Amino acid sequence: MQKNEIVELEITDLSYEGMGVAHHEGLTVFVNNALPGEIVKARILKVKKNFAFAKIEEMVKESPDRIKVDLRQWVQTGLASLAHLKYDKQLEFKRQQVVNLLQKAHMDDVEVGQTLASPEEVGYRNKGQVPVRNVNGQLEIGFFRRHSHDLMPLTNFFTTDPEIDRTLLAVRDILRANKVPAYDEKNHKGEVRYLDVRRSKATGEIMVILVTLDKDFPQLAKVTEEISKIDGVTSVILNHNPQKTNVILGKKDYLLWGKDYITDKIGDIKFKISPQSFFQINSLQTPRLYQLAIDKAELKPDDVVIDAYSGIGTIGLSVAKHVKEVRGMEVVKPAVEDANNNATLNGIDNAHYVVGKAEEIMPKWAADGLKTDVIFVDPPRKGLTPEFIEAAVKTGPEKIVYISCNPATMVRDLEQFKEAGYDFDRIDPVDMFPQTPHVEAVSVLKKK
Ligand SMILES: C[S@@+](CC[C@H](N)C(=O)[O-])C[C@H]1O[C@@H](n2cnc3c(N)ncnc32)[C@H](O)[C@@H]1O
Repeated sequence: MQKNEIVELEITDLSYEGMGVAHHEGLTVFVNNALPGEIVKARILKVKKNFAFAKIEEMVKESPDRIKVDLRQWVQTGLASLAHLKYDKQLEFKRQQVVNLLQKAHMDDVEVGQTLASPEEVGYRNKGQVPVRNVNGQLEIGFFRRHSHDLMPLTNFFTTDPEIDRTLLAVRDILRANKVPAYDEKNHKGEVRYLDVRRSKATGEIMVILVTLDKDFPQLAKVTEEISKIDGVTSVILNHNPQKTNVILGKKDYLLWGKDYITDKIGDIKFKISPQSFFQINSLQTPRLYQLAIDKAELKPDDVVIDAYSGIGTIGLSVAKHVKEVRGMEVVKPAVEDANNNATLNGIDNAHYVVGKAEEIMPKWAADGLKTDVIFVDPPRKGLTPEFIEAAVKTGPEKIVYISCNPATMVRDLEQFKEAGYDFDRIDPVDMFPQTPHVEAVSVLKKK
């Protein structure tokens, strides 16, 4: 197989990134935007030792599960790489990801629930974080083509709240009118690198964050004033990112106008959210995810509960009124300040959050003799560490409720808990990210 060769391929599977998988001349071939059951003539783009990448040149046999997508950019970028697959099949794909991982780990006896569908299939994101670049001499916002930094201009971001799209376009027009230069990655010059817009569906409040190379630039005051007049905007923030890096946000935020937070609601609890605090991006599905986790925890009034990797305290504060005490930890300091303020804001006095790495705080609590009843963990994609798991077990919880955005690390960690005397018999996938291959899942471990 050689680069640029055209080969006929039968697609047999979808990769965890949502690419069509075929086998040809002993190699696994990943075909962009192809679906299982399809036969395609594909151009080979890259050949490695054991695998190759290809793109469709001609559709020979189309899958009945394929749907027509208005803008091919949605599928071509990482924005919505499963948008061409019928929604019920997306849900099946996500469930299958979990089934495959369990099979690999020889845990076929674990039941996997049907993926809980999202109430909104498009327009569900409460946050739009988009790159700003110069394309054909004009400042554009859009999304990078997959595996590249090649910006495809967009005016409709499909998975984000349409009110966020409207705000992004208004900011783009203000930047253009004031001749603010877009960031030029190659020469590390220009000004605006990303726009980050958050909106609460519950309160309508909008936060606009300009991610910039410099802390100040000549047009900043005028641009800020104009952005502050966009309908719904309640805060304008500058995030200073002077580094040559792919990391989107810099360390420092500066309030340019309005409030330095927006307020959102989950169920009947209010949350203040700072610019760098994590907040689940699918606002309508989040309470359903938490309810699933909380129901599984079967909480009792005298329970001591841990909310690990707590963000702004969304899980702990949702359960605080039903238990004796909640303790949480989180590595981002402003998120912890938000969590403690959010407790006060909601009249909760039995929940306390501290700043630190979960894998360091949990061993300290265990060494101090803390005894717990239920531990909620909601770690980032890399999952838990052995230090965390060992310390969590030492505090003797009856149940550990694991919420994960990466079932691969979740299954790895569940195995470790099993070795440490806990058992689980079920994983429930929850669709927090329709149109993308990302899978969220919940499982509960019980002391044997
Ligand atoms: C998936 S989010 C969950 C947040 C929260 N539970 C929620 O549902 O909104 C993971 C959180 O873990 C935090 N985090 C990342 N690494 C951490 C670590 N080593 N120790 C503690 N928190 C960490 C992140 O800042 C983020 O807020």
